[in-house]
Amino acid sequence: MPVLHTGRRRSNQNRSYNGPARQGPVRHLSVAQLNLERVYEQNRLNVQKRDGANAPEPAPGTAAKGKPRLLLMGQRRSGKSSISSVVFHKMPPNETLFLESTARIQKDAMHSFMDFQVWDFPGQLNFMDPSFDLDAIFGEIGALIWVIDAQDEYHEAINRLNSTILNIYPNYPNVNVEVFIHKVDGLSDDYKLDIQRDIMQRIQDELSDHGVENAPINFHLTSIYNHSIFEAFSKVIQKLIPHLPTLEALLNDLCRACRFEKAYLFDVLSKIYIATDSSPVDMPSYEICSDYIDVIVDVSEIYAWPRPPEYIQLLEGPPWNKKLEDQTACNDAESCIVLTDGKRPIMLREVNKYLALVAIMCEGSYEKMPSVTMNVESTVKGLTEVFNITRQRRE
Ligand SMILES: Nc1nc2c(ncn2[C@@H]2O[C@H](COP(=O)(O)OP(=O)(O)OP(=O)(O)O)[C@@H](O)[C@H]2O)c(=O)[nH]1
Repeated sequence: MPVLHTGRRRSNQNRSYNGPARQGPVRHLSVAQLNLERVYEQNRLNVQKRDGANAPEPAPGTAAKGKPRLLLMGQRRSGKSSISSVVFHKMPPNETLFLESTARIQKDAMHSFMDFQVWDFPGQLNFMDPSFDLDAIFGEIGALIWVIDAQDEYHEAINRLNSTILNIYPNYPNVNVEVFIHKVDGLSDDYKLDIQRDIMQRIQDELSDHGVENAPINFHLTSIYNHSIFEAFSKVIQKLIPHLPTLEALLNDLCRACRFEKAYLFDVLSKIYIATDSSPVDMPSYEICSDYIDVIVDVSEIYAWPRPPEYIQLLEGPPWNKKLEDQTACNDAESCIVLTDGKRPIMLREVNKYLALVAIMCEGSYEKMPSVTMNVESTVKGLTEVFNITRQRRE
């Protein structure tokens, strides 16, 4: 069960461990494709320099030409480092209380089903200062995530966000701006929505006063103390996946064939879902699927420990006389349990060393397990093919 090992969580005993280093490239291109993309990108940048507003869209999956970059920006103590630590380094949320203020830009390279970078900017940094090379910061950006502390006075944060957008928009009109209205834990639902409405209004008013209409800005209510931060990151990351529609179509077909209520394709380590079927995402189903991954990771830590060679020899010896791989029906992690409420089984199937398919089945699906297993197998095969097609051939 290789994937489940990579999902190992950081514990109080072992604070430094964060799972084995993830390796492997993400997007794999032929030389011809790479050259075509380069030519396209050069042309695009030339047009962008001459006439920013009419520049063509970046090629699909542009972000993949280098490593897409997620920039975390916002005021001091708004929660940027906490977000990055909780989502990508499995830090327990209450330990973020002890994080020190970031003094310089923190660049984190993430190796997963897709390689990307997370840049955490110190709140006090004014990157509009002429000494900063804006092209180096925003040139290969996947998304600009602006974190606003909802429990604090946020007018200054909005002013800075507006001036950032106004400064970068003429040269980089395709930058996705994602506003995380953060630390909403402890706020009432009505108050959260009021704050969101107020922030959206202020940003849109200011931008349209300066002639910027329909800037691509998305808003998310987030907190590190619940799943909302993972949900928000899922939406941000999904915009960077070039073959997302194909993944969604495969999950839709699976849900239709097996009458699943909801299916998610999860990145096991971060618990970000990189694709789901087209039925609406509801928080409880996401939470239960994501918690189920934790359960399987814990179980596999207990049982899937590396056995000593003598023990393996014993298992492969008489009366079986077979290699261990040939004795098991499936080498990938697979699991299915029935939840007491509603009797809806939930299933997990490993896709590759980074990804797992988790689905909530409908009541009574247990009787149809053979056909469910067959459909899940075909879907996993399809997903693997999609990733293989976009995978760079390792020479
Ligand atoms: N209640 C609550 N507190 C949070 C949340 N996220 C972060 N915090 C707290 O906010 C404080 C500041 O968090 P940091 O992550 O250091 O903030 P930062 O934006 O990186 O700050 P600088 O490095 O100074 O730019 C910490 O005490 C965190 O525990 C959240 O979702 N809810």
